[in-house]
Amino acid sequence: MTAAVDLALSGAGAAPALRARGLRKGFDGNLVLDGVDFALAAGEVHAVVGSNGAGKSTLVKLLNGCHQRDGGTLELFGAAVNFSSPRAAGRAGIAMVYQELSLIASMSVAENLFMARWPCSAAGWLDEAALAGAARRLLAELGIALDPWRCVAELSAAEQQLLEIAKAVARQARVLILDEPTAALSARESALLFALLRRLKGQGVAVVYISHSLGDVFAVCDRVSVLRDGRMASCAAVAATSIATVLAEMAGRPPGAAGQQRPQRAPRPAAAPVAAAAADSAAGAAPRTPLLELRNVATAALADVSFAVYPGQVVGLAGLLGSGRSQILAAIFGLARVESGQVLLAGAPVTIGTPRQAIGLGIVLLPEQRRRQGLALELDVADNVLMARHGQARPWRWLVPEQERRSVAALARRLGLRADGAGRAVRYLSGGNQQKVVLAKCLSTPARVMLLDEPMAGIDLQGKLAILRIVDQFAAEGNAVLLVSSDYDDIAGVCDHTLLVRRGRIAGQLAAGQGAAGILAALQ
Ligand SMILES: Nc1ncnc2c1ncn2[C@@H]1O[C@H](COP(=O)(O)OP(=O)(O)OP(=O)(O)O)[C@@H](O)[C@H]1O
Repeated sequence: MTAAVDLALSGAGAAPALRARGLRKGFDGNLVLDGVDFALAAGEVHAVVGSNGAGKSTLVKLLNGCHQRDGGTLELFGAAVNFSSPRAAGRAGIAMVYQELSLIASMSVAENLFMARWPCSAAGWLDEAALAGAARRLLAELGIALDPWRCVAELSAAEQQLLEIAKAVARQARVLILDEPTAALSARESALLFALLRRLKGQGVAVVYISHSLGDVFAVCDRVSVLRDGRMASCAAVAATSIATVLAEMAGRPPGAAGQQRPQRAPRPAAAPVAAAAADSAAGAAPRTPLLELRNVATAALADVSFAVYPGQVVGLAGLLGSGRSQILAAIFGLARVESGQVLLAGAPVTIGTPRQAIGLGIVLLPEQRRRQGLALELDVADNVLMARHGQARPWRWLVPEQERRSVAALARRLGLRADGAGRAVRYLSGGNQQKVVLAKCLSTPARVMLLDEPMAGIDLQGKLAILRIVDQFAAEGNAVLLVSSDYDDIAGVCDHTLLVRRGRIAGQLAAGQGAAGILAALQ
């Protein structure tokens, strides 16, 4: 870190809100953080970036008392501190907002804001007027437009994220640690979060911002620290660096080196069904059948959903949170009951009542909640991946375990999966690497239809580029992909066309080439 940057942001003479020096942490003899320095000024939003497994979560877990450090020092506003637990750090004013939020869905906004510290009347009853008043004041101060009595279950993911941050502020947090706060938010929803962060900065709150989205980092952060292999590779003011420089520092390569560019979409057959049919009949071939087709499908959350995906196509599903995008995948994968309408595979109607049936028919789903839904945490990478493959009733494959293990290793390399130490339980992998294991499971089955729900969330740039290439290649082999993503750049970059989903219905379709801006405009 340069002294000039450090001083300019801290204010001459003022102690930083948080300062770590020489932090060291290892697990089972494996050094994960090695002499890390980090300083956070009051009123600063400071990004911590790095590839999957670089040590970001471990660093912030040392800052908030979740892990105990093996070496180094920590100061809060100039005073040496040691936190034995996140609760102890919370009492000192450090709050961490995880991706899995901690709100109670059945309670109101106000009740969640002041959880277990509700104002009571002299008789010991909840003082609802005082609670609502305090909630209104705090929300107004933070510029959050939420009714204090709305039930949390009704809030969008973005509103829940804002509420979670407001809850930390209500507990007098002076240091906020945010873990991938925009991972599930669209660009419009992220803008609400950025507005809140700017307001908090103005109030002197210091924010640590972990993210894989450098666009977000450059939109809202003051400084960016890059962790690489457990060491602090650089720290710079955002205004004095560039995305290319940060990417190069993350990878430990010179700026502009190969392997950091978004892949170009390879030309695929049949971008549009009509064109395909015309081309087929002109060539004298029988008209081709969609690999996946939905005809007037209705479920508890969907109405009259119809579309077709042809072999070789990647089709995007874009919509705001709660629009029903994931519900469409759920209906196809047997997670939601199809009440009327038809699902057809290669032209034949199918009834899919369970995920097992879907997998048996060659459909695979990468779920949004993949850490919870997709992994056997005590097994290693190879066992997790092979388990998915042998669910396919192909027992002869057991005869070549060594070959299989090699193929898993090749898949892991393709995804840039870092699982240091063979035979390690996936429980101990970083979040992004766990997600790559779930994707490897999907890819190792002989599926022809791949349903992907937010596959890039929590994945570093190299992993993201690898996924885009894999999706492209999977489609080019004559398979079909449905892609749900809140990152419209990803959708625009890899999809042949995009279906717009609104209130459980298909509200329109956009041809390729509209770009992220086109998708956003169509959704508004
Ligand atoms: N409890 C643990 N036991 C053993 N190893 C661990 C543990 N927690 C983390 N690690 C290891 O520490 C390294 C850094 O992991 P960490 O989660 O800090 O990375 P990260 O930068 O946050 O990654 P991601 O972007 O994927 O979330 C990884 O190799 C991980 O496997």
